[in-house]
Amino acid sequence: MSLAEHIKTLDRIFASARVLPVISLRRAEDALPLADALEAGGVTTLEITLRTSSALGAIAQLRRDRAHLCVGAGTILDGRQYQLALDAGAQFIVTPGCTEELLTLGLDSPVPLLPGVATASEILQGYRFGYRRFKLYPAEVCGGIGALKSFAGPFAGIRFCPTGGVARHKVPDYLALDNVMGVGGTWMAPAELIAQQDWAGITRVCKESLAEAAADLSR
Ligand SMILES: O=C(O)C(=O)C[C@H](O)[C@H](O)COP(=O)(O)O
Repeated sequence: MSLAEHIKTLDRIFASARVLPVISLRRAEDALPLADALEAGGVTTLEITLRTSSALGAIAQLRRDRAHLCVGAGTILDGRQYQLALDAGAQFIVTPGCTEELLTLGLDSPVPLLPGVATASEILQGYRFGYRRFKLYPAEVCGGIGALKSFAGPFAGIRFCPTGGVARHKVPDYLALDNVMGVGGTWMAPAELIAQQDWAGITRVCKESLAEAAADLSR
């Protein structure tokens, strides 16, 4: 698939998922109930980070047993993890930063890569390869809303998914920016609620977050 097709796919994903839950899953058995809780809250796209040993199995299980969901893999650090995520069935790949290795793999990838950037120079590194969609990471630390407003000048046509340290109450302000396609974060599936298997609590947080995001769109 070409980068142009990847951009279209990412735009389609984020058009229907303005908020992207970033999930760190400790227990493999939590994958299905967590996904069901997210879905009951209106979330059908999620990113599972390869920070835990359960991640790849969870991606594979969700692709098999919840095939209607859109499941991406996050915290991909190198080519080996990229391939493992593809083998597990990940439908998009997210990286916290960009290296030549990852950017090259994304060119010839069956699913889109959303490379992480934190600076103008990193955006240009990806731009040279043809990338036009990026994760801004760690969003709050690298300038947040102010940085995104500044990037809108020189980088017309480039859109971001800010992630990292974004507090829930700030999400509508991020979504109000034209160069923000979506916002990612752990707030919709907080580690404490997963640890307590508080699935109803996660459903409630998702419903509230989606309502806040939708209210922003109608502003
Ligand atoms: O390493 C990666 O590729 C990641 O996926 C990092 C996560 O996107 C952020 O850590 C989000 O977490 P919060 O800051 O709790 O919302």
